[in-house]
Amino acid sequence: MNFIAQLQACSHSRLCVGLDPEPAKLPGAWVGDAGRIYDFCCSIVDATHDLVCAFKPQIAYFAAHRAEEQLERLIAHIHKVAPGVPVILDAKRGDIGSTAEQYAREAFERYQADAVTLSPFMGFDSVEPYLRYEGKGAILLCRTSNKGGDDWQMQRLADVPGQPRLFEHLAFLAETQWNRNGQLGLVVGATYPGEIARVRELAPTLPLLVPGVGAQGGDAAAVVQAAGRAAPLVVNSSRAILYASQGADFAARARAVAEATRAALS
Ligand SMILES: O=c1ccn([C@@H]2O[C@H](COP(=O)(O)O)[C@@H](O)[C@H]2O)c(=O)[nH]1
Repeated sequence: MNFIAQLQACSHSRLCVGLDPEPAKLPGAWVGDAGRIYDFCCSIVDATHDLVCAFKPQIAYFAAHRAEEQLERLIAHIHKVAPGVPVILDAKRGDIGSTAEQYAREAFERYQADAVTLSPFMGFDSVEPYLRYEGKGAILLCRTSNKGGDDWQMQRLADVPGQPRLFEHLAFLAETQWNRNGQLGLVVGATYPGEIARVRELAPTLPLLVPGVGAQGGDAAAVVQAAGRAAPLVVNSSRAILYASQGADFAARARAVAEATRAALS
């Protein structure tokens, strides 16, 4: 099943568990041991996979610790234990076409991800190579959850009719001429529910990946209200779930937080 169909088929949850493993925060005897990243993430996956609509490993947490091979095995594990649950590789890639071809190959062939996050800053020809992978998703940063997103994303484009803000223009392009094969989605931070509603107006059919509930303080109910229920909504929480406990009960506590977050998003 392709990425968008997988999301559309998920009626029981809007929760995406983010897999951002930091060796210093691993539980018990695993603390500080980058060789245990796979074991830790698999424990979280096994404890939560029936509660989620997606998993989102952030590649930096693996690459920084020379754990890319553990990431490959982790994604294979997710596909095995939760075959209907898509994996969104959070890589935020963005480069010229020839390099983008290699990044796309990395995401979809090496890691076997179902979707990848991209920075659209370099324009459509930096996105297009990912769209050659039939059925795979490409999720573009639109209105990010951090304060610094204001520096670019809230600026108005004087040369475009109506002088939209940059994030608004990107949402329009992604809904229309850029979405050639129906593979695009958008990232909009939970910390900006007003902008989630605006993106939903401009891009009513696109899946939204919404990071920022949990550790960043975004309000789950406000996110659901702003996004509406028509198109897929994938709300990510990473640290609040992963590090609910550093004790022997870490997987059970992660599950409890995931259950509460899923309920808040229903
Ligand atoms: O605008 C964005 C885009 C991506 N992220 C990523 O989501 C998670 C959030 O982690 P929490 O621990 O739940 O805060 C992380 O991987 C970020 O790189 C984002 O936060 N905001």
